[in-house]
Amino acid sequence: MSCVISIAAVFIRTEVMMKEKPVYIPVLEFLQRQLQGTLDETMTTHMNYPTAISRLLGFSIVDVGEATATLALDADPALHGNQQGTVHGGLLCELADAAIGTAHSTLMKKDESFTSIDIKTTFLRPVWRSRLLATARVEHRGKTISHYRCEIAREDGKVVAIITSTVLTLTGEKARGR
Ligand SMILES: CC(C)(COP(=O)(O)OP(=O)(O)OC[C@H]1O[C@@H](n2cnc3c(N)ncnc32)[C@H](O)[C@@H]1OP(=O)(O)O)[C@@H](O)C(=O)NCCC(=O)NCCSC(=O)Cc1ccccc1
Repeated sequence: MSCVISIAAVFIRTEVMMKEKPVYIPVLEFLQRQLQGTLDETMTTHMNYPTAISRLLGFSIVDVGEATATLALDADPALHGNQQGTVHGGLLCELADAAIGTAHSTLMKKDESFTSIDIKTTFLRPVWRSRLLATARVEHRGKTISHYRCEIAREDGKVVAIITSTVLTLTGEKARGR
């Protein structure tokens, strides 16, 4: 009797372990599945999405492809305002950085990571209450250094900021823990 129970227990445990075994998928597939709602709970990738900072600030990915991403934010001076009552420029810069980071992460192999090494934001128009779309695209894709451009548009379609950023791809030991 106890032998039957223990065989059954081993069978159930093995089944659970098999079900829970994480299946690695590339970052781009992970993000696309997350968007489409087809991400299985066993599927994993080597970067964290949604990122903690995006959750905190209310950014969401609305489109993603190879080296490109669009993030949305419902900007509101009541939440994101500066002393003048417009949306703070630093938030727009952060939104663009998140879009660029998402775009570049789609190129990362399992042993690779990346870090931004500069970012420049040009503010063209003020923002009050509006849904913003930040679209990032790679301009030049190097083995180690890549250059990105991002445009942020208001819901009236007008571009409010243009951002350029350089991103460094890290491999092997340099990618460990980051
Ligand atoms: C004003 C200027 C910088 C230069 O303009 P100019 O060369 O003279 O050019 P122009 O006059 O052609 O205007 C261009 C466009 O702008 C529009 N517009 C301008 N004024 C108004 C208005 N009053 N209301 C509505 N729209 C206005 C204007 O209609 C036009 O758009 P359109 O073609 O008609 O559709 C403009 O580019 C701008 O506002 N950029 C955004 C700057 C920004 O938001 N920065 C981030 C926040 S700062 C921050 O958070 C940092 C901080 C840190 C620490 C503490 C505190 C703060």
